[in-house]
Amino acid sequence: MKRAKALLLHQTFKMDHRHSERYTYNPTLHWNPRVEDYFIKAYGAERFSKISEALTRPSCYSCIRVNTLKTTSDAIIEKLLAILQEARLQCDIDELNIRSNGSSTAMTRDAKQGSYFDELKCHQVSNDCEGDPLQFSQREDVPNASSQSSLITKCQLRGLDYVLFVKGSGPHKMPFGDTSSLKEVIVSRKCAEAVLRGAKIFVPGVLACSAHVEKGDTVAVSVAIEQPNLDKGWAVGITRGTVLQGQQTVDPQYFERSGLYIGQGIAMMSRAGMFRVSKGVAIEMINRVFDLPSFNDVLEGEIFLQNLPSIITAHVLDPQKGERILDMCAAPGGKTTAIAILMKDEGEVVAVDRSHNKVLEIKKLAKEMGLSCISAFKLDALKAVCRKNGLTDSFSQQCENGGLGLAYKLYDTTERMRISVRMKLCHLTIDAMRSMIKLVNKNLELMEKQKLVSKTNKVGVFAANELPQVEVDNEETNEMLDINKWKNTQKLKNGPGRSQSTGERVELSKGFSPNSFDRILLDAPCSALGLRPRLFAGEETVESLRNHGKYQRKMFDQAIQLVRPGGVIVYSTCTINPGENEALVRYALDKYNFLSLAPQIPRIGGPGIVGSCDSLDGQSVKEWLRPGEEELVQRFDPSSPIDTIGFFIAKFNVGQKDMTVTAIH
Ligand SMILES: C[S@@+](CC[C@H](N)C(=O)[O-])C[C@H]1O[C@@H](n2cnc3c(N)ncnc32)[C@H](O)[C@@H]1O
Repeated sequence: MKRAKALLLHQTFKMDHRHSERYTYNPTLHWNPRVEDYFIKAYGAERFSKISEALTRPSCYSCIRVNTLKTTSDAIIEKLLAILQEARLQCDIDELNIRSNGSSTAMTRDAKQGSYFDELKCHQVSNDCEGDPLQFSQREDVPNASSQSSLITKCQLRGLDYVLFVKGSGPHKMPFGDTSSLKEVIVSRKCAEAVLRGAKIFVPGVLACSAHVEKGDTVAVSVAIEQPNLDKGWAVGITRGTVLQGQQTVDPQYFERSGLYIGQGIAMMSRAGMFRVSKGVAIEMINRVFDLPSFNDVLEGEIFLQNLPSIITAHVLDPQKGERILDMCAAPGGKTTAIAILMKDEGEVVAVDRSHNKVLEIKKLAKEMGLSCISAFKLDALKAVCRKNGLTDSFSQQCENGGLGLAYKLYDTTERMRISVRMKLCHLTIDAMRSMIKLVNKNLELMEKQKLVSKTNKVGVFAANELPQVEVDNEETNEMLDINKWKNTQKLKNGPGRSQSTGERVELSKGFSPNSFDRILLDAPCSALGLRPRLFAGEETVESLRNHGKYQRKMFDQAIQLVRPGGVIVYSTCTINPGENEALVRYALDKYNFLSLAPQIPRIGGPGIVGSCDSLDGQSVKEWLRPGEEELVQRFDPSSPIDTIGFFIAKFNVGQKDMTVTAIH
């Protein structure tokens, strides 16, 4: 009898416990089992478990880079505080409106205690966040922050006072009240990751909703995450439009969303509306498990939301006024613009990316920030080295203004003009120009003789701003020869060119001459396993991780050719995978004996990983760093008190290139 009573008590306790755990945010990050084993070997089980846990949370602060060419940190702090005050007032008005529209379930302000706006009211930060992003400012080499307790603080690292931290708070308990009549929505993982960073819930992000949800109803918001599947893959076991039944006995998704509640919001439309319309805000969040102010689309051109390690990367590159810098994987342009600002917009920052639309984003950002030293091009960084002579070298290597130009046309055998070339050549003396023209004309005659073309017109030399207008026979040629830039600078008589229309084109680059850059940033595409918050990591396999490594090494080989002797290469990734970080450093140092690791300033990340592991294909041993090298790289551990994304930075000094490279397999 006693035993039965004890068992009953125990079970009641377990159920209560489970019930209180149910409406929390306590996700477990799922990994591919082989990848998980590999990381446990690299980090040790305890450290990897902390990293894994940290990845599921957002940083407890937002980091803002101020465009010091346009404004000051103090001016921005004032503007941001005003914006936050206004948002708070708006929040109060919205709440009143919702209440007066008759929603009995709308949140009261009391229930929102501990929220971001309440902190703003007293201008004090919440202590909820476990990490202290400013802890590194307590170091001896850094002056102490004087205003650590205010909502927005300047970074105290020397030279980085243009970086502002806006503190958030969390994790907060959700005041769901009586959960027996709880109305709920489930959102997709991607949507939830954005919501945890401060976004709203838009219609496409909603997967499921309780029956009878009407506009103005308060709903609990949880997330659907991929689960292991029968065929050993991963799948989200929920189809869009599902009606949530709510009760344990009849709701198939009941257990799946346990511990995955990200907040509480107000429905901006009925359940029917959420699955009928294709866009718009579905849920306005009123209580978030993590409260981070979202400054998207505010103070455009004056500020840029950027992770601290990315800002540090631009500093580590240490670009100097007047230098020629290449950003090899540049979109959306966060680091490109940081570099240009450090150079006071003097010099040349060449930003390339393989994606056309992303290059447009770089151009837009550079324009918004008022930076004219940036030129952006579409280019596959794996083919970034152009070995041909200056004639085929891309326009990207020519500066915008002044200089001389040359023009010629080639016609095919049907006398249709195939190619028209107009080039602006800078930094050439008249004599150098004459010899170049001689050479081109000789080649054109040769091509005519060999009947490769039916006729050519002779090359002419013009002052760059007087180059003749040339009709271009088709868009392909137009793109091939990168002449959109000319169209922009020299208005066509026949009306606006494509670059003025909505379908804007970007310039293609055919690559750059060897040794033509002072410094190169290779912010490589990677597995991104350091990005936060992340709710699922099972998509990366050992094979995909291995492929990232191969891709990065090929890009690095291009960077080596493009940087001048005496120059600098900075390599960075946003992944925790040593196979894409320390292994790349080992490859670089072993293959190119003229490279050396350079000290980094500032250095707030931790040391790199020394040692080796079985390679991901299990057939060899992959070496990482050797003793002594670990302090020369920076590794940002997401579980460290600095509370950043997972990130890695290595800086290489480039010596005299003797080009005797060691074969690395
Ligand atoms: C890590 S993101 C770069 C972020 C950027 N540096 C910033 O700070 O804003 C990597 C970029 O590499 C680009 N990329 C991937 N493969 C590429 C290639 N072969 N050539 C050029 N860009 C590439 C992607 O389009 C993506 O924009």
